[in-house]
Amino acid sequence: MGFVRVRFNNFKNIEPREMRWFPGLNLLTGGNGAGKTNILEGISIISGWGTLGRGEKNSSIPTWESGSSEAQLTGEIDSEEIIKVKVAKRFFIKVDDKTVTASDLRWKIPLLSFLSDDMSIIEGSSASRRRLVDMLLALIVPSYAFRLSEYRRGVRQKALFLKKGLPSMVVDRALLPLAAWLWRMREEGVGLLSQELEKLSELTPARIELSLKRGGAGLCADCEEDYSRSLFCYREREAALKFPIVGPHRDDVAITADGRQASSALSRGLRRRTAIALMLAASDGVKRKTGKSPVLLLDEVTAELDGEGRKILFDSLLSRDSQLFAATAEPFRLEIPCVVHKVEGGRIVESRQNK
Ligand SMILES: Nc1ncnc2c1ncn2[C@@H]1O[C@H](COP(=O)(O)OP(=O)(O)OP(=O)(O)O)[C@@H](O)[C@H]1O
Repeated sequence: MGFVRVRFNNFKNIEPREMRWFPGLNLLTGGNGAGKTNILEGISIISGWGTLGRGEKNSSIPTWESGSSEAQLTGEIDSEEIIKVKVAKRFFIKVDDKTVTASDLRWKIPLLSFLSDDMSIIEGSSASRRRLVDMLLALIVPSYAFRLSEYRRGVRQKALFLKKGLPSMVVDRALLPLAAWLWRMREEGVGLLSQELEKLSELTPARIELSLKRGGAGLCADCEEDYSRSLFCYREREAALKFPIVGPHRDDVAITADGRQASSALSRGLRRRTAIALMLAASDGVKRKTGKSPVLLLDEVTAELDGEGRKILFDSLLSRDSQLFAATAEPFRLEIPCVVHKVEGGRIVESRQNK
C-alpha cells in the first residue's frame, strides 16, 4: 500500500511537477528550507491528516507569490485510485472523482507521521503522547476520530459555561459516556503499543513501560464511575479555574525505562530512539489490527543519532513492508537499499537508487 505519484500545484514552495515515489524507503535529502517537510506535509494532507501540526492555517498553504488562495494535490496510490485534495479555507477531498471525508481517506491509505517535534514525546508535553495514541486509534477504530471530536466540542462548550460562571452539570452528563468510552479505547491503545514495543527491543535498550494516566482522574478502575467521582471531587476547583480539568483532554501516557521516568533515565539519543520505536510500535499495531501497513512519514530522522543509532534505526525501518518517506538535512552516507531524492528549491532535482 503506498503512493506511486504525487503532483503539487500552488503548494508552498514546491514546484508544480509530478513526483514519482517507490515502494520501501524514499529518503529526502537537502539543505534547510529546501522543501522536504513541505513534501511530507503534502503527503500527509492527501492521506486525510491535514497539515503536519505546525500550527498553520489552511490559508497559509498556497504559494505566497501566486495570488491564488487555493492549493491542489493529486496523488495516485498503488490500487490505481486517484486522490485529489483542494486546500482552500477547508479541505475538499475526492477519490476517483467521488467526494469522500478525511476519515474515509485515512481508511483507504493509512499513514502515520512522525515529526521532529514528536521527538519530544518522551520529555515534552502530554499533547504529543496523546497525539500518538489518537493517531493509532483513528486508524483501527472506525468511529474514534468522530467521537473524539464530539468530545472536544463538548469540552469547549463546558469551558464556556465555566467561564460565564454557569453550572455545567448538563454538559457533564452528555460528556460522561464519551469520556468513559475514550478512556477505554485509549487504555486498549496504550496496551497495544506496549505489546508491539516489546518486540522492538533493538531500538529501546531499556525496558520501556507505558500506562495511561486518566486526566484529573484515576480514583477507581471503572471509567464511568471514575469520571463521575472525579468531577464531584474537582467541581469547585473547575469552577475556580474556569476550565474543565477532568477528562480525556487532560490524559497523559506515563513512560518509564527500567522502572524510572524515561525523560530522566534515558540519554537524548536513546530518547529519540525510544520515540521512534513508539511510532513504529503504533504502525505494527495498525498492521496487526487491520492487516494494512501504514505509510510512514519521518521528518529529520537522523538528527542526534550516532552512527550505531542510525544503523539500528534503518535496519528496523527496512525490515518492514511499509512505504516510508524520511527526510534528513544531513549528508547521508549509509549504504542502505532505498531511493534517495535530492530536494533543492522546492523540487526533486535527482532520484537515485542507493545500492
Ligand atoms: N505558503 C508558502 N509559500 C511559499 N513558500 C513557503 C510557504 N510556506 C513555507 N514556504 C517556504 O518553505 C520553506 C520551508 O520548507 P521546509 O520546511 O519543507 O524545509 P526543509 O527542507 O524541511 O528544511 P529544514 O531541514 O530546515 O526543516 C521555507 O523556505 C519557506 O519560506
